[in-house]
Amino acid sequence: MTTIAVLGAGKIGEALLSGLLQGGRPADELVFTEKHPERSAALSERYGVKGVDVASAAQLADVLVVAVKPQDIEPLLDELAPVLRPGALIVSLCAGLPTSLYERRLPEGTPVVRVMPNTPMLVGEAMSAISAGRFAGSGHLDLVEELLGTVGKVARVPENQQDAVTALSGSGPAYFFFLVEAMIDAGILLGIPRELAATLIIQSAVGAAQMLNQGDQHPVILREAVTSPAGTTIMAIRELERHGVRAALLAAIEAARDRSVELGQAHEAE
Ligand SMILES: NC(=O)C1=CN([C@@H]2O[C@H](COP(=O)(O)OP(=O)(O)OC[C@H]3O[C@@H](n4cnc5c(N)ncnc54)[C@H](OP(=O)(O)O)[C@@H]3O)[C@@H](O)[C@H]2O)C=CC1
Ligand SMILES: O=C(O)[C@@H]1CCC=N1
Repeated sequence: MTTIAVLGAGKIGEALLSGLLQGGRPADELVFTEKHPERSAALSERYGVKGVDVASAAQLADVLVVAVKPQDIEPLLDELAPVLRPGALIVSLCAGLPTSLYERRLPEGTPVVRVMPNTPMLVGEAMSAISAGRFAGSGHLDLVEELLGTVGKVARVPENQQDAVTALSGSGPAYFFFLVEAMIDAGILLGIPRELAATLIIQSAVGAAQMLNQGDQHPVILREAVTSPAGTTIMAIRELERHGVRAALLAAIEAARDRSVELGQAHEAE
């Protein structure tokens, strides 16, 4: 039995708890820590999982999943360092934070695996990228891969790619939600009732995602199949290109990557 503690049960911490439970992990193998007693009580009631303090989590758990905002990491590490059990595995979900930060601040030899997941974990469709720190071996990576494999897909990446991964798949769902939101607004502009516009667009997104997921045809081929000569789609594509949507995406994802690097650098001197 591997006990897992989620430190910081916010959006992604809750998604992980919920996903692991849906994936069949028993509630008594999970605990979480949360700053606010009301939220802690609500989560315990919703999931049947115990809320504990950091010292108890460190005593109980074999795997401690850090899911606080990168800006909140320092006080958590101060609290964790004196109570961490030798051999406990740290799994960091925090954007930007390198494994070396944990290795510097926690007892010598603490194994750390850095992970960039995303919120579709809530529906068992996460994309998680994992990287081993200095003291994490292949057994630790196997354990994390198995754990996250119950809530979606897992890829092993070198740690120096994690900032780019964060910009692509960590933040990625937000770009799709943004696009869907804008397309529903376009429906409103064209006089379609909001509920119908939402159904039309969301089902188009689901269908397109399933076609992409089959993986046998490149996105360009799939788009070309929708784009008839002198038809409607090419008129829209011309407008997307004229407004620089492709360039905007490249710049946006590069900015997200830069922010991830910056979040890590904020802790370099500490
Ligand atoms: N949201 C996402 O899509 C993704 C997020 N991540 C990463 O996951 C981490 C969490 O993000 P997200 O879930 O969005 O953020 P949230 O703010 O929703 O969750 C963090 C939670 O941790 C609590 N917290 C802060 N400090 C402590 C502490 N010392 N002990 C216990 N709980 C604490 C916060 O309480 P309070 O609000 O009171 O401060 C909050 O409830 C971040 O590092 C982010 O980079 C990674 C991939 C995707
Ligand atoms: O916006 C953020 O910083 C976090 C990391 C990836 C997704 N959400």
